Amino acid sequence: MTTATHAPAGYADAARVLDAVKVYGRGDTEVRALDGVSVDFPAGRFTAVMGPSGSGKSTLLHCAAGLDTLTSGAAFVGGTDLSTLDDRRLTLLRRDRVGFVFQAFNLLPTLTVAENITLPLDLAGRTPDRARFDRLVDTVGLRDRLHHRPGELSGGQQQRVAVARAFVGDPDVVFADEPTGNLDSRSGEEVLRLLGRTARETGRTVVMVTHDPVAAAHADEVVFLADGRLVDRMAAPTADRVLDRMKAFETGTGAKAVETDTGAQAFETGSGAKAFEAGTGDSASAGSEAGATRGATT
Ligand SMILES: Nc1ncnc2c1ncn2[C@@H]1O[C@H](COP(=O)(O)OP(=O)(O)OP(=O)(O)O)[C@@H](O)[C@H]1O
Repeated sequence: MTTATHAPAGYADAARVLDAVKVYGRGDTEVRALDGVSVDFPAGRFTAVMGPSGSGKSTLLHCAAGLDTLTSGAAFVGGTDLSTLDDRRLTLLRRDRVGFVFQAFNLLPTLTVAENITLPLDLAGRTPDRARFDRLVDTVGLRDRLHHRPGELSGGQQQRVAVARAFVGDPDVVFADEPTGNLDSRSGEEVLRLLGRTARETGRTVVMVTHDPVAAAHADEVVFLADGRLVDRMAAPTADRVLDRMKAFETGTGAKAVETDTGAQAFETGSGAKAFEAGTGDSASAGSEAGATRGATT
């Protein structure tokens, strides 16, 4: 196992899954999305999850983050076995110990940039640490946009707000599902650098699902899934090496992977939005109320 650089609460892994099995549907329509995956996400590291379309990447991320439950096996955030938590405690864990960045930025349009960033803390009734907030705002380069609303920002700027929001509560782990999927390559590159830099500067852990070898090359390590199984890990990845590894998958399943790609994108957008609701849990409506209140006072 890899040695952790920043272990939360004495655990070397910020998150991990053990013998994870996830089965969707039954009988003829049964899909085994995860087929016995064990993988650790070391604390303080940036890990990318790659694999062909349909290999189980998003399912792994959602189950590891407590957005979905496993059919069997276990998922841990730090030392907490998620299966031991009831819905309320799971919602609290997601709110207090996990950050999320999705392909769709999921910002609240009525809130300013500053309010969107501090939303998870506001919902938790926590006061933002001013110095930490300031550091994050400077890291993501949004100081001159703090009083703007998301609709006044570019896609890249909106995703930078989402990155700041994910880190503001000092979570054990930030899960990112295709965070650059809606961005042009330049904005995507900025967001990836930012994810890596923020993870390093805050000592936090990032787990990112991506289709893109260039994106994966920003991570400290890449884990590869195929057919719901962990098939490889690559430390210090480069885009070329990741691409070569992916080509090996395509040799076996190339046509199928290309064919299913568009449908999978549509699926992902839907699950991203659902996951965000689940991520904020009962707080989504509170968020709207907060927005309405603030909107009235600004
Ligand atoms: N809610 C669901 N109901 C039924 N099947 C599902 C559901 N979610 C995912 N699946 C199936 O589980 C398998 C793994 O899906 P998943 O989205 O995790 O793969 P992925 O590697 O993230 O794919 P992509 O790269 O195309 O986004 C796929 O066959 C998918 O169709």
